[in-house]
Amino acid sequence: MSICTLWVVSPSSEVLSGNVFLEPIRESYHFSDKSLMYNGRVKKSRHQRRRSRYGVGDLSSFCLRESGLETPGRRLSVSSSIIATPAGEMTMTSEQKVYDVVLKQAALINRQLRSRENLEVKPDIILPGNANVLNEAYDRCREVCAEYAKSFYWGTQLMTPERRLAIWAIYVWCRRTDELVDGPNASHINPTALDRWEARLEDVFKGQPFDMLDAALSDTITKYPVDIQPFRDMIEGMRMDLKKSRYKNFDELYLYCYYVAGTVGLMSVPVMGIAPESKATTESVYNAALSLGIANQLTNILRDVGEDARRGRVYLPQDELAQAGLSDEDIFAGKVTDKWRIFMKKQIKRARKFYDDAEKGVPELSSAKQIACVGQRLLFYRKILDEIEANDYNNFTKRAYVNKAKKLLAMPVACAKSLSFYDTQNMRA
Ligand SMILES: CC(C)=CCC/C(C)=C/CC/C(C)=C/CC/C(C)=C/[C@@H]1[C@@H](COP(=O)(O)OP(=O)(O)O)[C@]1(C)CC/C=C(\C)CC/C=C(\C)CCC=C(C)C
Repeated sequence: MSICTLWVVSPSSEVLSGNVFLEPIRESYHFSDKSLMYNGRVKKSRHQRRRSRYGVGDLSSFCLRESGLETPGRRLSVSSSIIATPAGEMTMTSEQKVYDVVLKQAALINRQLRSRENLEVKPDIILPGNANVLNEAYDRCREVCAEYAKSFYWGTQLMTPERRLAIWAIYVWCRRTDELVDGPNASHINPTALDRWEARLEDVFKGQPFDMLDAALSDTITKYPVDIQPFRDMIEGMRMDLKKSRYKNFDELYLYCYYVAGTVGLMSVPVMGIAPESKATTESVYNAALSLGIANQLTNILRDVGEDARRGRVYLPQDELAQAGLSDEDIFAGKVTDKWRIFMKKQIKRARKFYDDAEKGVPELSSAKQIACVGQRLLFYRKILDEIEANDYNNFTKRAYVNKAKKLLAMPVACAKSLSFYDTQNMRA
């Protein structure tokens, strides 16, 4: 069995102690000496087990304000709106706030993404001391993916080699970020540590990576028009997680889902690329990617209700629980009742809506390979919802998962679906 090491922040390491944190990359090649090492599998992170949001159209309708980015007639309707607080102040819903990020991301890369030259491989960043360090850095990222996210790793084998490297580098950064609040050192992580991690992120984007894994990301951002905002937002999600274990309503949960998972979609699109012949607006593709992240996160939340409850956490909208005649106590009691089934059906329906939204964007990706990779992720993850139903909504003591046999059986469907996505794209071209 391959032994893979995933560096995470230990109490004594750089994120928690400013001076070590600022060490230059050359010294940090040996990061594993002073960092915590894991052999074998890491426990499932908390972030892989929570979150949610409404599908487009579920909230009161809202006409997207003029952004100048939309193709006439293809404007996306954003379901959330400006709402009034009890004090009568007008405030933006989370969905609108997030959609503003989507528009900004789309505007930033609109030109680059569609122009071939910008996606061509640019010179690698030059690192002091060791010309081969980048190869090694990407190889470490590959190892981490292969070890910690097996089916995702196999999915990335469907991508082009350059894009695969970039996705691995992004994956590793996300995983390390997640580990800060979910790993064995989570109890030592405080907002200051997250501020340091963010400062380190800024350095990565300035081309001053701290260690090899960061170096892979620094290199990736020289090759693809990846913006820093979704990365910052993911760290914001970790901050939120430090202070919050209840979500008043779906609006709050939606923001959390965006931070910890929707951001992944926004980070991935610039690497995956949009087909030059795609007629879809860039923001609609970003929106689909965001939806996939949110759908995945919702699925994790629904799958892990029992596990989260045992840690005192409830990632379900409190107002919807109350409407269903349920409360935290019912979650802690962990009994599958009719009220629970009705509540769960509604939550699953919402999650599926996000998958539907995500599916619309898949054919717009740059090639059959990218489409196949995302198509596989979408199908496998969506199947977890079917498993929750098959377990009669017992997500208190049963963990819904799609076993290898089912994944293998679903493979031809995933491929056929991806091909049909691809055909749609070609027919349009
Ligand atoms: C090709 C592809 C799927 C790329 C995404 C790769 C990537 C950067 C993944 C990062 C995952 C990660 C470690 C995030 C940290 C926060 C977190 C833990 C979020 C949850 C992920 C759990 O995934 P995982 O597979 O590790 O979980 P399980 O082992 O199954 O429990 C999240 C649920 C977020 C995942 C979100 C995505 C994968 C979004 C993917 C969106 C795209 C690739 C965009 C696709 C484009 C269109 C147009 C639809």
